[in-house]
Parts: sequence; structure tokens; C-alpha cells
Amino acid sequence: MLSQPSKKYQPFAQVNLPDRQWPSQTITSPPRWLSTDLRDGNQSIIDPMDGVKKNRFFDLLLEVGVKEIEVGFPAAGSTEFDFIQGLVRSGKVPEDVYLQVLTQSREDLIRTSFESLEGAQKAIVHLYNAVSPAWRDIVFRMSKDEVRAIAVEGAKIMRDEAAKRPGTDWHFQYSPETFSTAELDFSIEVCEAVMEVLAPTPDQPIILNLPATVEAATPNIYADQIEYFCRNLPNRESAVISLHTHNDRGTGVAAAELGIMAGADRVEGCLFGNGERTGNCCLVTVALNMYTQGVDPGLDFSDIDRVIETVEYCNDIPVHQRHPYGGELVFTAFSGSHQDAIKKGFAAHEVQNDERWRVPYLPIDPADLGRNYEAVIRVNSQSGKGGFAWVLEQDQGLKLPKKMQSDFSRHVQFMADDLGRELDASDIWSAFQNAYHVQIDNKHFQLVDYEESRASDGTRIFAGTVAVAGEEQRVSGRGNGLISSVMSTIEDSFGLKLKIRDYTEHALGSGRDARAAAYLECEGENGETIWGVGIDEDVATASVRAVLSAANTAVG
Ligand SMILES: CC(=O)SCCNC(=O)CCNC(=O)[C@H](O)C(C)(C)COP(=O)(O)OP(=O)(O)OC[C@H]1O[C@@H](n2cnc3c(N)ncnc32)[C@H](O)[C@@H]1OP(=O)(O)O
Ligand SMILES: CC(C)C(=O)C(=O)O
Repeated sequence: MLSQPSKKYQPFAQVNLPDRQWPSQTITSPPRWLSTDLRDGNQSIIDPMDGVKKNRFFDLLLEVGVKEIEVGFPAAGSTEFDFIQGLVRSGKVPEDVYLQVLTQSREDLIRTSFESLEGAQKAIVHLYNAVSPAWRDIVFRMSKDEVRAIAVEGAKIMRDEAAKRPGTDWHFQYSPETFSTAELDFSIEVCEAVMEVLAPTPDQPIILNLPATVEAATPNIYADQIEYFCRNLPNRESAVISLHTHNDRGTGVAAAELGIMAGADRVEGCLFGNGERTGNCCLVTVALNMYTQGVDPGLDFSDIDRVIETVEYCNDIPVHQRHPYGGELVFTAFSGSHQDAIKKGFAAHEVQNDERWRVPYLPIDPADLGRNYEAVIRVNSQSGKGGFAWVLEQDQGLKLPKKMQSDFSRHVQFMADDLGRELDASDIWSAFQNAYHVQIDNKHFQLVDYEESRASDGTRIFAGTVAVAGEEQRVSGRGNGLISSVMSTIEDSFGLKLKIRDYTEHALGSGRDARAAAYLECEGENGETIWGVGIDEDVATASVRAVLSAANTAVG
């Protein structure tokens, strides 16, 4: 008989909170942030960081603006202990930054933890023990009273160790590990017992960190648990409620956000969600999500690629291409309809009078993270006109008329299907040059020389030489009739008849690089549409080149 995996798991218990308030709350200010990259992140990677990497990561966290940093687990060994002591002695920890360390509730480990922070200005010692039934029964094999006693004993040692070192501004943190899978009233009971020992006050609060050590339910349940805890904890005003979510069900960020709505003051996590198993809550995501609610997160990710570079180096894990905000592809559209909307969005943004961000498909301005707009649109076989038009505009400055985009579209589609890969800017530019004979040799009609003069009434006079399959022919024209004059010369001299339907031009580049682009829509002898493009120093030459481009296209 086939086993039934669903029978192995129990439905998660709801929290009895019929008057829950969190669903109607909004996030209006950022929480306190704690990075546990150097602890929870570090304990989960294949090769934990050495001192060099830890220092580099620490410096990054300072640059980002994190003020509470869990720097390690001092009792784990000399790498950890020495790094932490080295940090304290280095003098590089700013006055407003708290170093946090984690310890099990075991006397020797707690003492070692305090020793590692000897000389620190501000420090948080973080004590933990698991409280949920499975850990009580399986790991500790202890009753509730005995598990509560682990926490209380550890708190007493913390209190006494801190008292021996008055030179440091000590703060205490307690985590009822496995909080989200424990009985809520028992977690409150244990936290209350710890508070009795440490005697926090509103001015000197304890941090109670409530972990979803293993994420086991939907984020609304975590939010209920947080709200219930906040409402029922005696002396709530003497506690900072901190969240520590993991991502086992893929909702670590959502749980943290709902937890803030439910009354929490602080969020622990790792950059780009590194951490045990599927990772910790991603601090980058929670922080940057705040922008889209009009809230300044107080963390600086304005050069996100530099942040990624350091995080990848230290963790030796790549940031996924789809990772919110940071991934290489998160601001990139390959598909036609997305490209169309993004291109229109940028155009609208340029002419609007305020800074409001309203570009379709881009929840945040990539520039706010130090990304440029080049990679916003990339072209492959799923792309549309907006895609290559954007690339040509960004890369070459060309603003193709709408109808010409449709014409060029078939060339791009053919190339993308033929090559079966993404087309980069140089692919698109060479497809464009080939399609319209722009600035390439081996053309049928070529402009050999060109000169312009003025008649006594100021009218421009153009005279030039066109080579047709090597045979040179003089062409000329006057004033506004320049294009039609060149066309009639071509018709008279070479027998090629084209009718002008439309003409557009625009400036290209600026300053010494200033040029002009001209687009000519013509009708061939059989009523077909023929496009010509000219790019040159000035509009007159560009328009002559556009005629020759159309002539070349007509003869194929
Ligand atoms: C959810 C989290 O991320 S918690 C943080 C986890 N991080 C780490 O463990 C990384 C650093 N840890 C280490 O280097 C090692 O675990 C050490 C050096 C601290 C301790 O190693 P060991 O002495 O071998 O103990 P170990 O960690 O295996 O723990 C096992 C014992 O501690 C007990 N224990 C586990 N957690 C706790 C706790 N929070 N408080 C008190 N006792 C605990 C276990 O019940 C077990 O007791 P037993 O030996 O009587 O059965
Ligand atoms: C020690 C605690 C906070 C922890 O890492 C967890 O429960 O995941």
C-alpha cells in the first residue's frame, strides 16, 4: 500500500484570538534590526567564516547601518571567541552599535560568552533554550518545570556575570527557542520567570526574541502568536519584542511583516535570507518592502551590488537571480507585453512633474538600489517591439517611429528564433544595420561625398556623389525639397521609383558627439512599405543617407 505523507503531520493549532487587531494595522515605522549573519547565518554554511570574512561582513553591516549585530557564538570555539575579542579590542565598533552573542543556558558557556565581550562598550548577551513539547520530550527529556528552570538558572548567571563587569552597558536577550511550536502560555510563563530574575524596566528593557525556529504554520498564525504574547505578557512595557523567523514554508518574510503588525519592535534576520535550512528571514527584503509602503527602513541598500558581492564572498553562496530586490534578473523583462508597459512607464515618468514611482512591472526604482536601467529590458524570442526599441534607444540613442518598430520586429524575431538565445545590444544593432543598410559597406547605393552651400536667398543647396554598384553619379537638391530632389535624381539616373509617405528626424547625442537620425517611410513600386534610416553629423546628411538606405532596401 502507498504511504500517505499527509497522515504523518498534525494540523497546526489555531490561536484563540477572535478580536485580533493585527490584520487592520499598517507598518508605519521601521523596527529595530538585528543581523544574525555572523551567527545563525554563519552556523548554517558549509565552511563557517574565518576572522577575515567575519570582519569584512561586520564592516558591511556597519555600512548598511545595522546597529545590533549578533557577532557569533563565543563558546563554539577559538575562531568565534578570538574574532569577538578582536572586534572589541579593535576600537572599530561605533558607540551606537551593540554587539550581541548567543549562548545556550549552560554555566560554562555563559561565562565564556561574557569573557569574549570583555571591554565592550555596549553588548547584548542572548540566552536561549527550547520550550516546545517535542524538544522538551525528545531533546531535554524534561518536564515543563525543569525546562523553565534551565532558563531561570541561565538568567541568574547572566545577571551575575554582568554585575562583575560594570564597565560595559549590558543588555539581556532571552529566546524561548521553538516559540512558534510551543504552548503560548508556557512561553509567556518562562519569559516571565526570566524577567523576574533580570528585573527589566521600561528604561532598561529585556529583549524577548520569539523564534519560529522551524517555520511550521501560515504567517497569520505567527502573527496571532505575537499579538497574543504582547497582550498577555505581564510588564510588557519592560520588554522589546523581537521576531526571529525562518523560511521553511517559504514565508519567513511574510511572518516577520505580520509580526510587526502584531506589535513586535524588532526583527532578526540575515542579508538575502541566509541561515539554517531554507534560511532566516531576509532583512533586505523586509527592509526594502518598506519603501513600497512609503516607510524609510533606516538601512542603506543604495549600492546593492556591493552588498551582494560581500555577502556572496563571505557565505560562499550565490544570491539567487530571482531573489527579491537583489537578484540579477529581478528588474529585467524579457516578455513583450511587460517590455511595452515598462517602456511606456519610463516615458511617462520622464514627463511627469513629481517623483512618484509608477512604472508598471517595477515595484521599486532600480536606481534606488544603485542599478541602472540598462538591464531592465532584455530581448529574446519572447520579446516584442518595446524590447528592441528600448535597447536601440539605450545603446544607440535611436528612437524608431512606431510603424518602423513593427517592420524591424520581424527581423529581430527571426534572429531570436534562429539563434535560440538572448539577443544582446550588439546583435540588435547589427540586425538593424543589415535590415536598413545603415553604416555598412557593400551597399548598392553609397554616399561618396557630400557638400552643402547656401543660395543668395539662404536656401540650402546640396550636391553629392552616389556610387551605384561602383558607378558614380552626381545627385543634388535644394532646401526643404532636399529628400525629394535626391529621390528624383535616383529615379532619373537609376530608374528606381520610390514614393515618400512619411519622414521623421531627431537629434542624437549631445555636445561634440551630437548627430542626427532620420527615418523615411516610402512606398515601393508595388505598394510595399520600404524604410530608410540615416545617421550623420547633421539632419541634412542624415536625411540623404535615409534616402539611400531606402533605395538599398528596395533593391534588396
Ligand atoms: C536554533 C539555533 O540556532 S540555536 C544555536 C545553535 N548553534 C550552535 O549550536 C553553534 C555553536 N555550538 C557549538 O559549537 C556547540 O554546540 C557547543 C560547543 C556550544 C556545545 O557543544 P556540546 O557541549 O557538544 O553540546 P551540544 O551543543 O551538542 O548540546 C548538547 C547538550 O546541550 C543541551 N542543550 C542544548 N541546547 C541547550 C540550551 N539552549 N540550554 C541548555 N542546554 C542545552 C542538550 O540537551 C544536550 O544535553 P545532554 O548532553 O545532556 O543531552
Ligand atoms: C537561538 C534562536 C533565536 C534561533 O536561532 C532560532 O530559534 O532559530
